[in-house]
Amino acid sequence: MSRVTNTPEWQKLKEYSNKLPHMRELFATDSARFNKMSLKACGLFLDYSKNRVNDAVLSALFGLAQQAQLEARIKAMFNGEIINTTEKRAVLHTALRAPKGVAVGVDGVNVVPEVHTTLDKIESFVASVTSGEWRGYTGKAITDIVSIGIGGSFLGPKIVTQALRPYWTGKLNCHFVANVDATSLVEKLKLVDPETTLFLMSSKSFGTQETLTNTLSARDWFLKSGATQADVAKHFAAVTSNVAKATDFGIDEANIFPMWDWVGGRYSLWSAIGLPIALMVGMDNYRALLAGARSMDEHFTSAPLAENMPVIMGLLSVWYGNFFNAQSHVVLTYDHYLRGLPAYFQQLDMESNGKSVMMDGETVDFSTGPVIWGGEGTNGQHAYHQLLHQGTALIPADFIMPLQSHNPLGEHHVQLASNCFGQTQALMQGRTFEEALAELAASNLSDDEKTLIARHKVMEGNKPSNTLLMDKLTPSTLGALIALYEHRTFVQGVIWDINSFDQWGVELGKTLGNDVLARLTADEDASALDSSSNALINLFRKGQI
Ligand SMILES: O=P(O)(O)OC[C@H]1O[C@](O)(CO)[C@@H](O)[C@@H]1O
Repeated sequence: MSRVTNTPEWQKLKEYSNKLPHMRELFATDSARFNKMSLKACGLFLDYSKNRVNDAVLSALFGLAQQAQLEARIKAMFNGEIINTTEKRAVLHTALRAPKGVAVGVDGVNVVPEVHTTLDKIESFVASVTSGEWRGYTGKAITDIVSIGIGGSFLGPKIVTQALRPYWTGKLNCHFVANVDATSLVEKLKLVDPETTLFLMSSKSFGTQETLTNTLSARDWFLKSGATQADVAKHFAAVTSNVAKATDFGIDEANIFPMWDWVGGRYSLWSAIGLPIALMVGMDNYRALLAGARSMDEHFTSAPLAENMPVIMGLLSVWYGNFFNAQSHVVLTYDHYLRGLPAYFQQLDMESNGKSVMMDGETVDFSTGPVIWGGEGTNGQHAYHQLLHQGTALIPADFIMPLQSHNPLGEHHVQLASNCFGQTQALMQGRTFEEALAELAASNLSDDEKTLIARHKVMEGNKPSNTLLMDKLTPSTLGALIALYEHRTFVQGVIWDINSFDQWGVELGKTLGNDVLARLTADEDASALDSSSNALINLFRKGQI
């Protein structure tokens, strides 16, 4: 057994997991359950009472956190210690939202001043572009931004820009290009005018194949439209930690925004990677987003474990993954503006905790990151909720909903809320055979038919869910919500003693992809590869099956 599983707390939790009463009983025997298992922080409200926990389980979970020295690990991260040990880097996306007066050191250098210098540079860039002061090569103001990036250099800006649609200033249109599939770029270029378009190339490494290829093609398109190489500086800007490569590419150094190696890609929307957000919602709202995340940072670093929202959510995920073998976790956003959030949390969590080796290189003897998936409610109720209710898999769910809509219209919001709350109730209480039979009593089915149908209508229930509410979806509550999930992800990584901040698993695919590319472009013989890869390459060469 590993040092993670070979602890009294772990063994205690294993014992508890087999003895817990059904949640129906837990609610029936404790009228104060909701009050005890709900809390408010940073404009968010968390109801975690519909979980398979009681006081003893929660206490053992907090014991697990103490055993893992969670509080010390939180301090180490916020203080800029080298916790990403395989890349020898600090992990300081939290420094990106630190106020000016706060000092955070990396290798003895306070990084906060440079963070704010960059924020000021972003602010003047946003003002220049949105005011019309920034002119294209034919003297026209910019109307469209095309953001080119992938992974953390794409999903954060895209999802947050989408979520904050009510806050768009209306000055610009924004388009996102990520996939190397030319369709992704070509379809966007059909929508824009080269004379009034600004391309924003976002790549921390300035070495990601998809982003480089898309940017080169965008530049070709721009030059073919009649512009010259000298005009590139007026229509291309970059966000990168590799300034030399960006200037070699032809981007004016004045239009290059820095990134730092202590910011992981999937944690980077708070850096200049978030430029598309600021361009669309304005700098005040972008700063409010940062401030919301900062409030969650302060909560995370100061609240006692038992009143700490990211800690509670992270521990509950460990509880289901490691003691009930839950292989996935679903995020259900009951708000159309938040429809992209599950995909963002998927990248955040799965690229962080999809690991199988602990910090010291020992292979884990327990499950780590679950599959994160989800979508918007109520749509999911007509797609996959059937499996959540009556499938064989245990899939813990997070329901996220603002109490007030940006678009109050008739009965819409009250119906959305009743669906959201009704789903969490149904998942928890289920439907017994007796209840199902009683529902069929008045039907004209035979007794045997009633018994059979009742069997099919039984729902086990006892399916756990968290409900996260906010008054309204604003830059501040969105910032707090995203930071909550960042820290929830970190909590799990600490319990499992894994490195949540590297991503070696994505390197092999890139390397082999480049090898296949070389064979395809050089028409090289691929027979040395496995028969499948060899045959697929040959089929691609033929262009037909
Ligand atoms: O910003 P870059 O360096 O182009 O990398 C893009 C993405 O690729 C990854 O390195 C691997 O998916 C992500 O972590 C990152 O967000």
